[in-house]
Amino acid sequence: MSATATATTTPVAASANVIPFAESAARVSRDTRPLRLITCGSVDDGKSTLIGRLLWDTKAVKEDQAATLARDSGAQNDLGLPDFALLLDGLQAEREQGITIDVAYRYFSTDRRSFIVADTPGHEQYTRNMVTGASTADLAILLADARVGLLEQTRRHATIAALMGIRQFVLAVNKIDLIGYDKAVFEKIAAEFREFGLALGVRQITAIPMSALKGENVVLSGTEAMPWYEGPTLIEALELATSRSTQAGGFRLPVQRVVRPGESFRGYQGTVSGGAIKPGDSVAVLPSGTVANVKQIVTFDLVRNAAVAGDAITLVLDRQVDVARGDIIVSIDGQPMTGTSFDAQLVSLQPGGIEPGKRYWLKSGARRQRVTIEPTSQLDLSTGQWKPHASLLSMNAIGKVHLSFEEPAVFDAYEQNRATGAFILIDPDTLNTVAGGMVTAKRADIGGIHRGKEGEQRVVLSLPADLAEQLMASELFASRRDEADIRRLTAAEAAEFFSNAGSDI
Ligand SMILES: Nc1nc2c(ncn2[C@@H]2O[C@H](COP(=O)(O)OP(=O)(O)OP(=O)(O)O)[C@@H](O)[C@H]2O)c(=O)[nH]1
Repeated sequence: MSATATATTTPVAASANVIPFAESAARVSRDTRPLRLITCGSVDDGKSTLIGRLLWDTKAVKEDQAATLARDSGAQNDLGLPDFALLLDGLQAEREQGITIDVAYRYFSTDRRSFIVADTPGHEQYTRNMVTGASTADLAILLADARVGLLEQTRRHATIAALMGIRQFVLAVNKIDLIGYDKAVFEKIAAEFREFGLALGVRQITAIPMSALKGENVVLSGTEAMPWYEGPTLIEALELATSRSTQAGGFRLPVQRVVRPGESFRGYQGTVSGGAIKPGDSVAVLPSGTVANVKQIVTFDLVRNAAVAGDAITLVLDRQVDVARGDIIVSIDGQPMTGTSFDAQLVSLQPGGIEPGKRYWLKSGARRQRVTIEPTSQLDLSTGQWKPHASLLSMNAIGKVHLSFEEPAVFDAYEQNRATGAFILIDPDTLNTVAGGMVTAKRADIGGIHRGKEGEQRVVLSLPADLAEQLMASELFASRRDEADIRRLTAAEAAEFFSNAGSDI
């Protein structure tokens, strides 16, 4: 648990209608920060019904909505229950077309915690919305219809959620009422998903048998119908989950705007996307690597003595430095990766797919850079294995790729920072967003080895300083050390050097 969370050890007080699932859970320290979640799964698995149920049973539904629901759903289902999916109001189009068409955010809370849920559509062509919802979520509720088990679309959504950094999953085995509350079927689906989750590196999986329609094991207990199930209800699992902290890690300010209202004032505006800062702290401007100290932090009309992730600020530095929109101001300790070559994973979102070797625009925060993509493997959704793959990544494919930039780029690994680790790709011809991606690592820019001037025997390595340090320290290089000169450059200098070095590289 993060230091910012409020830890309590109060026993679970049985709030109205909620039955604690186990005494042991009562002793777990709780994270009381709001939890962001997404629901995903295939069409008709019951997502809308489940969210409707959550809102209804946690009393998030206002009286006027309740009246409308009772009127609209009148004879709509055989059990004589209201159609909870209709609670997802505002989605008139869904009711007309029979599909959910965008990401809708809902808010609900219990005595212990508040929740923000993104309802993302199940149709394959809306994977893009799923990516949007997943990028901010702490936990994914994955629905599976108990009658059909895990479908390819369910696996695809689980994979995207895992790629987007979600590490907590609830597998909601829904419509269990339609298979006579069969324990064996539930256990089979749960085991199959756990195995799939392991391949994705996800270990925190809570499988819950439920009937969203009847409200069993959602907020209210389902013990009467499923005495064999001893785990948590959905709401109990959600109350126990952890929110991710954006304040951990180094300070990051992607610069959205440079303001110069007068000669004496120059400020850099943006929203802090990681860490914290205070006046006097040393910062570096990337990709140039210029160092300065923070003189002032200004918000709207106040001068502040600190700023943390999520704050929109104007930063004033103690000296004139060259900062442009798209640069990132970072803490000196724990800097992001700077380089021209990165590994990433991406989800292709356009019918045309992603073409190897084609130049795209990559957009991350306020930065937009030219990039070429080289796919290296593609995920086989039926097995969870990566298959070597060197050609086009077609629509909805999930692939591992190399990114090559013409200018130095700055990223965190997505695991470390979702804002500075994520990007979208834009097709320069159509201006469509063709992929969403996450950076996983920097690739060594070892393209920087070249011969010195003619006649010189020694190898000159002109490398960004961090890489030069690593190389000097490595075993691999130890025996060759006196054959080479190492020049430590800033990443920008190194890139410039090599773009001028031409065919020597
Ligand atoms: N018997 C039973 N029916 C359910 C349950 N949950 C949902 N349903 C029914 O299944 C159908 C589909 O439910 P929805 O909530 O609309 O499914 P969805 O996944 O949101 O579908 P899309 O919005 O099209 O992606 C509806 O007729 C629901 O009443 C359940 O637990 N038991």
